Amino acid sequence: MNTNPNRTDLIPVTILTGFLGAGKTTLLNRVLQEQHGQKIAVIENEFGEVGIDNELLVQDTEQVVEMNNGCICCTVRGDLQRILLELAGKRALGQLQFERVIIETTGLADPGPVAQTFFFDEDVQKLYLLDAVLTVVDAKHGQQQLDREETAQKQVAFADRILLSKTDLVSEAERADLSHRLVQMNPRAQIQAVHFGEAPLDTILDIRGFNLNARLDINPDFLNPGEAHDHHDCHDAHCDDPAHHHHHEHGEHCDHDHCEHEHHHHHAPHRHLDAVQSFVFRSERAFDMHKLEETLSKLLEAYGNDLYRYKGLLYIAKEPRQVVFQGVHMMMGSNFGRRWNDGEKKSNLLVFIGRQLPRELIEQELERCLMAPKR
Ligand SMILES: Nc1nc2c(ncn2[C@@H]2O[C@H](COP(=O)(O)OP(=O)(O)OP(=O)(O)O)[C@@H](O)[C@H]2O)c(=O)[nH]1
Repeated sequence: MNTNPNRTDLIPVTILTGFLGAGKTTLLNRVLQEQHGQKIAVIENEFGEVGIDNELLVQDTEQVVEMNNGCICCTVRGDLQRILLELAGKRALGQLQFERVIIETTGLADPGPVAQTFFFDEDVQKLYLLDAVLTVVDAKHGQQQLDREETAQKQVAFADRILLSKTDLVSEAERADLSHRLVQMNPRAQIQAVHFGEAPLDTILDIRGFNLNARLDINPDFLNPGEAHDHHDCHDAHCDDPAHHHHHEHGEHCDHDHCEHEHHHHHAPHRHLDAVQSFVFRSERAFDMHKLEETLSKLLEAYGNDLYRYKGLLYIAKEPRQVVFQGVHMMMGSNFGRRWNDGEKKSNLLVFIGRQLPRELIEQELERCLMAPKR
């Protein structure tokens, strides 16, 4: 096993994780746009889950896009190990240039299986070094996510560094409370605030923080391939493989005296991931903007708590531009996208991810906001 962090010929890899809507993409976009002189290959890891982004972007094939600062972004569906080997192969042939890799996992992903890839596959080990797992935690919604979602807990437990987003939306006291909880859950990881993804590169790259021993404390099955390998599809809301659900990391580090209080205070009883569902709403009829706004705010009021993430590309009546909207719980925002092209088939695509959402009701409510069909 290659765990020697001093090997310099290996390509460093950073895993960027964090619950739905935490701010991973915001951070990555900054990294990809900044002129930092480093060539970074980003792998957007969709791994066949209920990905919001792949629904929205509807990509059938893998894409490699080059940014103006030389970074490349590669959206993949499927096997991480294969992609890593392909990228390294192209790099060796001089077809692609990059010095490091960042993997962005989707919000419902347990980072464990992604990290495991760097220890199971001999070919991957010869080429890559896992630098660190970075976990973005939403200062506004983090407490609630940690109360309710084991995946959010795992993401924190796995972190080598925790990046606290959206601190602008909370009070100093709320922020301190959350930080305190995070330290209890994972005393190893340093916590650092990132405002809209602003993080100096040297605080997120080359941390050399991934320490196998710490990982083994968290999860003794980490190195047992039979048990825990190949879970790339297990973010699936309906996954019922018990192997994916049996760890309760948040208690692992709690040998602190004051810890009982913490747990009593914050940790609601566990509920399993199988209640997380997603659905897509599509229509080729335009929305009436006014009705839609009213309906969405009503729906958010009623179900915002259970709505973890929603995004949409909207076709609005009498509006020549696309409208992109997205939100996390009750915080929604929208902006104009590109103009619809002449002759382009206009349509609406909305994706909702949440817990026990009243899908039919939401669909009916949205239907009511559509313009009457053209005759
Ligand atoms: N107020 C505030 N909003 C933020 C901050 N960082 C990100 N956001 C907003 O949070 C929302 C979600 O951010 P994303 O970067 O898309 O989150 P993500 O983790 O990539 O989300 P998914 O992968 O789609 O689940 C967006 O509307 C961002 O503009 C921040 O520091 N402050």
